[in-house]
Amino acid sequence: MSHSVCIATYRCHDDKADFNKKAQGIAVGLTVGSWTDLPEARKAEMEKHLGRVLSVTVYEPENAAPGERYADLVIAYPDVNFSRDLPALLVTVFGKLSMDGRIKLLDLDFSPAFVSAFPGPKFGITGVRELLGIEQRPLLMSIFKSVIGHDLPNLREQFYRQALGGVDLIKDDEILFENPLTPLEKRVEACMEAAEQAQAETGQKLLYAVNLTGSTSKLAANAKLAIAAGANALLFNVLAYGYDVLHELSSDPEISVPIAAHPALAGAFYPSPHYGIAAPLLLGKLMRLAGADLVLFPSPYGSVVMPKEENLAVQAALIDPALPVKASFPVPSAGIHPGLVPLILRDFGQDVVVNAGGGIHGHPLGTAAGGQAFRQAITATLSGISLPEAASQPGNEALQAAINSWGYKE
Ligand SMILES: CSCCC(=O)C(=O)COP(=O)(O)O
Repeated sequence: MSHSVCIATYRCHDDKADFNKKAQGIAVGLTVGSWTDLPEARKAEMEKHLGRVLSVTVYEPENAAPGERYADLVIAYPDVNFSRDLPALLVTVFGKLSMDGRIKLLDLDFSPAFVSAFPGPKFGITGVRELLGIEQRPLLMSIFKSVIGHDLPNLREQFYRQALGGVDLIKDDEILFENPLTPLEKRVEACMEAAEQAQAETGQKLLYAVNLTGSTSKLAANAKLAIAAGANALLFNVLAYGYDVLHELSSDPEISVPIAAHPALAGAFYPSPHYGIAAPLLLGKLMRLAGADLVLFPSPYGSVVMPKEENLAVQAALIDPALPVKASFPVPSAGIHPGLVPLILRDFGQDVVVNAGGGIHGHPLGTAAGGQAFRQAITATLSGISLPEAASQPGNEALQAAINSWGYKE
């Protein structure tokens, strides 16, 4: 094919459809509108805009039960049809189509020309590691819990307790918005003060991802206010605002801190086999292209479960060397406790952020012990020691208490 194109892969479920015809209809309908009726001279002019069906693979088991028949359709869209931004690409390939029957967008392959418009994550895995001064081990992030209705001294104390546990990052709860009790700049000041106090005791650096909220037109200004107040990371609810907003923020040279993407709303897009956008694209490739340095997603182990195969595909998209931007840190989350650390490290390796809220604050010996239990579990797993064996060693009482509470899996 001579023109530069982006390629979309769809899964289409239909008990009776002629999938080749369906694919042809999409390729033409989402590009030039109609083709066979065009006069030859017009066809020559429009050819460079025409979508092309690259393949149609039909899955039609014998005696297929109703609902089982589907096909994967691969269609190329000429770059000349859309501007180099994600809203234009997404509306082209899955705008109206997302509402047209049982069809799910599985993947997008971007042309080099399209990708060249995206600097990607400013920090990525290597940059976040450099900021923290941690070369190899998995990172540990703690989530503020119970934040609404709390004042600054209370939040500061919660922060301090989390930091004392030896966590590398602390993130706001995604439901903490601008409010009179803990306004953005004051919150950052209070928490960074607590971070310094804890660092004096633990010797450990720490990133605080403060939730960047407000109307879209004020986000960049709010981010800069937070940074001026001392924020060294941001949390962002990407899907509520759109990928392009993340792209704008991450490519702003004055927003010089890592951005952690929260997956809030993702469940409205990926879980159905029939509709929406597949998780590896939604939470992997698109988040990374738009510039997320860290991406949270539901793990296969905890309370909000995403199947393991899908989870590992999200991770693969976040680190795939074929995409010429920095790799984003995978952050499998939700319902994580210290007893799950061996599974997380086995499945994700060392370039992972172990992330917990309830698994830290709910520790029977308190929040600081929650962080310590995770660190002890990480150290043990990296040394090839089982959690029960590590927990029985002197100094690892926090891990022992965590295992007594939540159990462990290996
Ligand atoms: C569904 S991924 C986002 C995880 C998250 O933000 C969170 O608050 C998880 O908290 P938990 O107490 O389950 O660790």
